[in-house]
Amino acid sequence: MSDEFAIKKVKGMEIIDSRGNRTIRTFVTIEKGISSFGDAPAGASKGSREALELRDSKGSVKPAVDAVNNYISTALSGLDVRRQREIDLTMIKLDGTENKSKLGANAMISTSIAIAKTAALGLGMDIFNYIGGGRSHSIPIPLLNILNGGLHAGNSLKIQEFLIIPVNFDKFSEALFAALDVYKTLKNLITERFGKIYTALGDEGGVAPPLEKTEDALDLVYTAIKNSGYEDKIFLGMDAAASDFYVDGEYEIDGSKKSPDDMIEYYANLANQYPIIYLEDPFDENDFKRFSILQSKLKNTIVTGDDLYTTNVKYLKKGIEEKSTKGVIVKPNQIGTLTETFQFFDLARENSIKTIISHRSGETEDNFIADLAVALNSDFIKTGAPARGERTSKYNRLLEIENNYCLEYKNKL
Ligand SMILES: O=C(O)[C@@H](CO)OP(=O)(O)O
Ligand SMILES: [Mg+2]
Repeated sequence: MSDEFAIKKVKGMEIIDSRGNRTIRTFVTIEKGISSFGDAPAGASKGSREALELRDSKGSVKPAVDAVNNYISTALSGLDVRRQREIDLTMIKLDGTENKSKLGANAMISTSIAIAKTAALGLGMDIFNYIGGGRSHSIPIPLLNILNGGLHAGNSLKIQEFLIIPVNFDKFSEALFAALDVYKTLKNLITERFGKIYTALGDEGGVAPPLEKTEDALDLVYTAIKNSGYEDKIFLGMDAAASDFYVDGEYEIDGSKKSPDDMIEYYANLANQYPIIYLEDPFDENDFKRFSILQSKLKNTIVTGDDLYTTNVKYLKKGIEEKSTKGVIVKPNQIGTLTETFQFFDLARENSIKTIISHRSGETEDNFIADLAVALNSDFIKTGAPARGERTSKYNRLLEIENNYCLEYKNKL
């Protein structure tokens, strides 16, 4: 009976992602004849401490595909697919490096996800149910990136993401559909102000109008929220991805150079003018201290670390000691296995830190992170604008889960 769940085959192949780059999809097949896959997403504004993806100089991920087909497949052959932890630890040992540079984090995370999905399918369970069991009871609040800047867009905005956060709703579907209204209102505002040509989209499906100053972008998004009638229900957030505009000890933003201390005032001033309840990576990824100064100053804002922690417990421990942030981004491909992702998530939870399961700017239509977020009762999920297939696949999966199960949608602030 248990042989049915033994891994028969692990096979990688190249596919394409939402930015038109190559990435890896890995299939796992068990003796029972059941098979599923996992895809590796890819970032543009990566943290320097992220686990390494294997890619050659021409952009091909064949080295990762080779790692799956030549090494991972042999090591995992015959193991019980339901033993996620044992399988992940086997891959970690086989890799043997600090940053997954031998097998590649892309080879490993696509395999790790495929293992979980195949096990769930083999057991006839929903993926979130398989991972979370009876403990899963809530749908995460989405952080929707509806206006793009930084490395994800062709405009001059330095802040990478302008997020809307539909907090005060009784159901996920109501929250999401309200966010759609705001997204459409924003597009109309841009058409009126700049002309239709400027409703072209950035990498995550948000609009990317020809703005230069942070305040102008916040103003536009806040106007869209107000014009849609959701001022008391939908709030604002930003992912600065500040390492990307930190040059020689200064931040180059809004046409001027600001010192790290100037930036504290800069954000405090914005939070005074707008209802900013979420602020990700406001400083360079090495400046744990200023994260904590800003967090203690902005009582009503969840300051969050993404590049700061790169889903790695080692750096989260430092952040906890220094009280750097009230929130953490959780990206499975930053660390390379689901088991390590769970460890990171648990450490955050034990310390009452808000969790945000997140996509990457380069995505595929794999909607695994929607199930992952529900499985773990994550507080939030960040998965782009409510448009374009690679983002809607996650939102649609969450709608499906809400429709089929009795899960709650709660204000997690
Ligand atoms: O900075 C981020 O949070 C992510 C996703 O939005 O961007 P990237 O995948 O390019 O690192
Ligand atoms: Mg980020």
